[in-house]
Amino acid sequence: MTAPAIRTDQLTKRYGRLLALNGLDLTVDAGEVFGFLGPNGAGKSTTIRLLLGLARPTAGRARIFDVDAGDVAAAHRLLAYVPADVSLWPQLTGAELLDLLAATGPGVDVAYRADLVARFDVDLSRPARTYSTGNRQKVALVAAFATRAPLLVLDEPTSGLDPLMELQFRRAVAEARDNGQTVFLCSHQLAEVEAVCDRVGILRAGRLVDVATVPELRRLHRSEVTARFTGPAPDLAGVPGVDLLDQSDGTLRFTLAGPPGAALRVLAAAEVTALAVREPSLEEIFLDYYGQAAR
Ligand SMILES: Nc1ncnc2c1ncn2[C@@H]1O[C@H](COP(=O)(O)OP(=O)(O)OP(=O)(O)O)[C@@H](O)[C@H]1O
Repeated sequence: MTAPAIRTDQLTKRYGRLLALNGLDLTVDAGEVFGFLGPNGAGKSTTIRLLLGLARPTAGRARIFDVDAGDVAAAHRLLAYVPADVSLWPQLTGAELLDLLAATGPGVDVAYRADLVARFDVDLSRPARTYSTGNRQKVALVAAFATRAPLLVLDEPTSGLDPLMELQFRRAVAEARDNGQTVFLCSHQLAEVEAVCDRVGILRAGRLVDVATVPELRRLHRSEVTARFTGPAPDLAGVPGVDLLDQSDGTLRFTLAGPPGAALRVLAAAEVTALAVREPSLEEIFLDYYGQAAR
């Protein structure tokens, strides 16, 4: 069996009195696209720094395909990384940068890289000092996706990209997955995570609060139900999991958490003419978690 792309055991990082990461147990399987989410200060960057060997754990350990993350020379042969804030050598042109990054990384597919340069519309002739934030990000993305590194670690990689480039990003992630590469994606762009990730992990205050597929997360959270009816309104007061949003002439809107049986029995007893159930978006699920954090 292939080793997991990432495995952390009780990974912990303290900064003085602050517990930035608290006993993280996380497994990312080889070949999956994993979204790593959480509000500001949750510990995402700290986790990435530990995975990259840029910081040492206070306790616990992190492994990249069974290589200790602290063994930087070995681990970095297995991964490519795109930071949230891309810095490039200002005097080098795009073409020189891609060659330099290719020489330091785990090997590059040059034909695929040329394809990515065209798709991400990178002007290779200009020096990096003239690049905008989005252009710097595009160079770093092209360099990472063009590698055959089994693991791609992407920290907020699309914050500076316009919607067309965002689509190119999603396509490149899908191609990486088709190639058998693993993608660890840290992002606040929840629609992006929803579109590309197989599973997501949610971090809050240094602790992992959930790991699930997006459909699983949806099932655990509130759906919004709209029922149209004739005759007397169905009486949902006191039905477990139901929160009434509003009720007007012939229409009832409520949210539903947990098993729907009890609510459906009440609706079945009324003259319901139409029923629509909307599952929550990842964004709504998140606001639920963030809301709980604030309470
Ligand atoms: N070098 C450091 N020294 C002291 N505290 C730190 C250091 N780095 C991070 N922290 C603290 O650790 C906690 C976790 O920070 P981290 O940067 O990992 O969060 P994050 O989830 O990446 O947040 P964001 O979404 O804002 O990037 C925060 O409270 C932060 O202030």
